[in-house]
Amino acid sequence: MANKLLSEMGLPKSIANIFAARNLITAKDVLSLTEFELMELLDVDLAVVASAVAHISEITCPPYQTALSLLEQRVQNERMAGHLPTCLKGLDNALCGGIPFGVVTELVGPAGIGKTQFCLKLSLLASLPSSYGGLDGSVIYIDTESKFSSRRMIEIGYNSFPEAFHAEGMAQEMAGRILVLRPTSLSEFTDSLQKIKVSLFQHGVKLLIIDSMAALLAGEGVQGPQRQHSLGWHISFIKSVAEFSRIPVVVTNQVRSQSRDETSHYSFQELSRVDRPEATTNLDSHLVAALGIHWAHAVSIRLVFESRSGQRFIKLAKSPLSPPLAFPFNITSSGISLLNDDGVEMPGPEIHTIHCQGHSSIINVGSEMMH
Ligand SMILES: Nc1ncnc2c1ncn2[C@@H]1O[C@H](COP(=O)(O)OP(=O)(O)OP(=O)(O)O)[C@@H](O)[C@H]1O
Repeated sequence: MANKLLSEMGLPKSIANIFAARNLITAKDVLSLTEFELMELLDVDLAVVASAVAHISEITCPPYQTALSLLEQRVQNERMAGHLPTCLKGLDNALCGGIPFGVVTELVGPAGIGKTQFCLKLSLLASLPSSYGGLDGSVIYIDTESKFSSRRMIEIGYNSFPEAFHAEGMAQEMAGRILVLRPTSLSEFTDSLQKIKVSLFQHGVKLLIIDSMAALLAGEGVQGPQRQHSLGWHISFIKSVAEFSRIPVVVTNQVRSQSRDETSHYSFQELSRVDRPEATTNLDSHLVAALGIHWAHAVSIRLVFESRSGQRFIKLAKSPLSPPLAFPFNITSSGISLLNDDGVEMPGPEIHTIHCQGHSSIINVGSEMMH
């Protein structure tokens, strides 16, 4: 502020020229002198000096704020730090409105359980015009496994929001707002992330989805804890993008089988039957979230997707506010829908375990993954 140039302050030309002639260039040069010193140096009378100093001070000092304007700003920030409703009533109630802005939400579960279906619906909701209850924004969808299907997304759109989708050109307009990136390696993913901070503002992005993180490392040939270590920068960056841009960031994560004696080892791939002969009968008996402890702590909300005796559930496994509830769901042409909105309260460690379809055995993502 003090280094602001006098020449850019809109002072009357006569006094601006005198300042320049006496080599007074910045606000600091003038405000460091007393009015008397300025009168002497500039050879002008007190009224001219006082008026110039008042003008320079006003421009240089940050404007004051009233208590009322601070209060209004706070209300505005809270509104902006809101939620993206999932349109699944029970889940939205439990999450106090939906997927929160400004934090990372993780969807974790076995392959084929419905994480991508959930992400497609969220993408639609973020891009839907506000008159239909959406956020009227763009979406950046980082699709690391080439699972994103625009055809499926449009199908969900037509069935979930028929009014909006039958409006002429709406389907095309919404599909045009969803920017799909398909990095094929960790370094391409790193590049995409670095470009995102700029794109967020250029494109009015209201939702960032990464589906999935773990898949990127699977092909890198890095082993065990090293894999998690090489993701350290990405994890911090993704968290900072959420905080800085105040948008919801949703990341999917698979669970994989793992033997009981290796609970500290987070693997991205199933151990082969040749490597672990005992796993042949117990292949999916012990699964862990693939990205490890550092990741677990970066996540504010975790939704566990699981299947028990053929019934799928979404479990609210981690949330600063919400009760530990499990919601049975199915997937139809209109995407994910809950079978009841009340959910089943699940106190204790059961909320953190992930049951696998067709398997009676369970996995436990561990107490360190809980909060
Ligand atoms: N048009 C549809 N109608 C009904 N169900 C569908 C439809 N399309 C997909 N599904 C369901 O969605 C499931 C796939 O879900 P999804 O692709 O979201 O899995 P995922 O959890 O993302 O798996 P991965 O970790 O492998 O990416 C299918 O098994 C099927 O049950």
